[in-house]
Amino acid sequence: MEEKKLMQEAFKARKFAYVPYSKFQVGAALLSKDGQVFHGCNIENASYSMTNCAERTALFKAYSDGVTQFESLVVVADTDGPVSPCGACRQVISELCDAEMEVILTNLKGDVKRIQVKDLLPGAFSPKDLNK
Ligand SMILES: O=c1ccn([C@H]2C[C@H](O)[C@@H](CO)O2)c(=O)[nH]1
Ligand SMILES: [Zn+2]
Repeated sequence: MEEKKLMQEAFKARKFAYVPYSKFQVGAALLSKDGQVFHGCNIENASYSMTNCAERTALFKAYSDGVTQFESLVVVADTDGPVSPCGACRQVISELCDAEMEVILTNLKGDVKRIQVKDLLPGAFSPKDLNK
Protein backbone atom coordinates (compact mmCIF):
# COMPACT_ATOMS: atom_id res chain seq x y z
CA MET A 1 0.00 0.00 0.00
CA GLU A 2 1.31 3.44 -0.84
CA GLU A 3 2.14 5.89 1.91
CA LYS A 4 -0.47 8.41 0.78
CA LYS A 5 -3.25 5.84 1.18
CA LEU A 6 -2.05 4.85 4.66
CA MET A 7 -2.07 8.54 5.60
CA GLN A 8 -5.65 8.82 4.43
CA GLU A 9 -6.53 5.84 6.63
CA ALA A 10 -5.01 7.64 9.64
CA PHE A 11 -7.00 10.78 8.81
CA LYS A 12 -10.17 8.66 8.70
CA ALA A 13 -9.40 6.98 12.03
CA ARG A 14 -8.86 10.39 13.64
CA LYS A 15 -12.51 11.23 13.13
CA PHE A 16 -13.49 8.45 15.54
CA ALA A 17 -11.45 9.92 18.41
CA TYR A 18 -13.39 10.06 21.69
CA VAL A 19 -12.02 13.29 23.14
CA PRO A 20 -14.65 15.13 25.21
CA TYR A 21 -11.93 16.51 27.53
CA SER A 22 -9.00 17.57 25.36
CA LYS A 23 -10.96 17.95 22.09
CA PHE A 24 -7.64 16.91 20.51
CA GLN A 25 -8.26 14.25 17.89
CA VAL A 26 -5.45 11.88 16.94
CA GLY A 27 -5.53 9.17 14.28
CA ALA A 28 -3.21 6.29 13.54
CA ALA A 29 -2.96 3.70 10.79
CA LEU A 30 -0.70 0.68 11.18
CA LEU A 31 0.14 -1.36 8.08
CA SER A 32 1.00 -4.99 8.73
CA LYS A 33 3.40 -6.98 6.56
CA ASP A 34 0.47 -9.08 5.34
CA GLY A 35 -1.24 -5.93 4.06
CA GLN A 36 -3.85 -5.26 6.72
CA VAL A 37 -4.50 -1.79 8.09
CA PHE A 38 -5.22 -1.39 11.79
CA HIS A 39 -6.82 1.92 12.67
CA GLY A 40 -6.46 3.71 15.98
CA CYS A 41 -7.85 6.84 17.61
CA ASN A 42 -7.38 8.31 21.04
CA ILE A 43 -10.00 7.32 23.58
CA GLU A 44 -10.29 9.47 26.69
CA ASN A 45 -11.99 8.86 30.01
CA ALA A 46 -13.49 10.95 32.82
CA SER A 47 -10.73 9.38 34.88
CA TYR A 48 -8.25 11.21 32.67
CA SER A 49 -5.23 8.96 33.09
CA MET A 50 -7.13 6.02 31.61
CA THR A 51 -6.82 7.66 28.19
CA ASN A 52 -5.43 5.48 25.42
CA CYS A 53 -3.55 7.20 22.62
CA ALA A 54 -4.24 6.55 18.94
CA GLU A 55 -0.91 4.79 18.34
CA ARG A 56 -1.36 2.34 21.18
CA THR A 57 -4.97 1.68 20.19
CA ALA A 58 -3.84 0.61 16.70
CA LEU A 59 -0.97 -1.52 18.01
CA PHE A 60 -3.08 -3.25 20.63
CA LYS A 61 -5.78 -3.98 18.08
CA ALA A 62 -3.24 -5.66 15.81
CA TYR A 63 -1.55 -7.66 18.56
CA SER A 64 -4.86 -8.85 19.94
CA ASP A 65 -5.73 -10.14 16.46
CA GLY A 66 -2.44 -12.06 16.39
CA VAL A 67 -0.74 -9.68 13.95
CA THR A 68 2.74 -8.63 15.08
CA GLN A 69 4.77 -7.83 11.95
CA PHE A 70 4.47 -4.33 10.60
CA GLU A 71 5.61 -2.22 7.65
CA SER A 72 4.81 1.26 8.88
CA LEU A 73 2.76 3.43 11.20
CA VAL A 74 1.19 6.80 10.43
CA VAL A 75 0.09 9.20 13.18
CA VAL A 76 -1.83 12.42 12.51
CA ALA A 77 -3.19 15.29 14.59
CA ASP A 78 -3.97 18.99 14.16
CA THR A 79 -0.57 20.22 15.28
CA ASP A 80 1.68 23.05 14.05
CA GLY A 81 4.30 20.60 12.86
CA PRO A 82 4.17 16.82 12.53
CA VAL A 83 2.55 15.31 15.65
CA SER A 84 4.94 14.14 18.34
CA PRO A 85 3.99 10.82 20.03
CA CYS A 86 3.99 10.85 23.81
CA GLY A 87 6.58 9.00 25.88
CA ALA A 88 4.23 6.13 26.70
CA CYS A 89 3.60 5.46 23.02
CA ARG A 90 7.30 5.76 22.16
CA GLN A 91 8.00 3.13 24.83
CA VAL A 92 5.30 0.75 23.57
CA ILE A 93 6.18 1.21 19.88
CA SER A 94 9.86 0.58 20.70
CA GLU A 95 9.03 -2.85 22.08
CA LEU A 96 6.27 -3.97 19.71
CA CYS A 97 7.67 -2.84 16.36
CA ASP A 98 10.92 -3.64 14.54
CA ALA A 99 13.75 -1.19 15.21
CA GLU A 100 13.95 -0.46 11.48
CA MET A 101 10.23 0.18 10.98
CA GLU A 102 9.28 3.61 9.73
CA VAL A 103 6.95 5.88 11.68
CA ILE A 104 5.38 8.66 9.66
CA LEU A 105 4.29 11.66 11.71
CA THR A 106 2.05 14.21 10.05
CA ASN A 107 -0.57 16.90 10.59
CA LEU A 108 -3.62 18.31 8.83
CA LYS A 109 -1.45 20.67 6.76
CA GLY A 110 0.49 17.75 5.36
CA ASP A 111 3.80 18.37 7.13
CA VAL A 112 5.60 15.02 7.37
CA LYS A 113 8.40 13.70 9.54
CA ARG A 114 9.75 10.19 9.02
CA ILE A 115 11.53 8.48 11.88
CA GLN A 116 12.66 4.93 12.53
CA VAL A 117 11.46 3.13 15.64
CA LYS A 118 15.01 2.86 16.96
CA ASP A 119 15.22 6.67 17.07
CA LEU A 120 11.89 7.25 18.81
CA LEU A 121 13.06 6.77 22.38
CA PRO A 122 16.76 6.62 23.14
CA GLY A 123 17.27 4.63 26.31
CA ALA A 124 13.86 2.96 26.16
CA PHE A 125 13.36 0.31 28.82
CA SER A 126 13.56 -3.03 27.00
CA PRO A 127 12.89 -6.71 27.69
CA LYS A 128 16.66 -7.13 28.05
CA ASP A 129 16.60 -4.88 31.11
CA LEU A 130 14.45 -7.47 32.91
CA ASN A 131 17.06 -10.26 32.60
CA LYS A 132 19.07 -9.47 35.66
O1 LIG B 1 0.74 11.19 19.82
C1 LIG B 1 -0.26 11.41 20.53
C2 LIG B 1 -0.35 12.52 21.40
C3 LIG B 1 -1.50 12.68 22.15
N1 LIG B 1 -2.53 11.79 22.04
C4 LIG B 1 -3.79 12.03 22.76
C5 LIG B 1 -3.85 11.73 24.22
C6 LIG B 1 -5.01 12.65 24.65
O2 LIG B 1 -6.25 12.03 24.35
C7 LIG B 1 -4.88 13.85 23.71
C8 LIG B 1 -4.22 15.04 24.36
O3 LIG B 1 -2.99 14.69 24.93
O4 LIG B 1 -4.13 13.39 22.62
C9 LIG B 1 -2.45 10.72 21.19
O5 LIG B 1 -3.40 9.95 21.04
N2 LIG B 1 -1.30 10.54 20.48
ZN1 LIG C 1 0.75 8.38 23.40
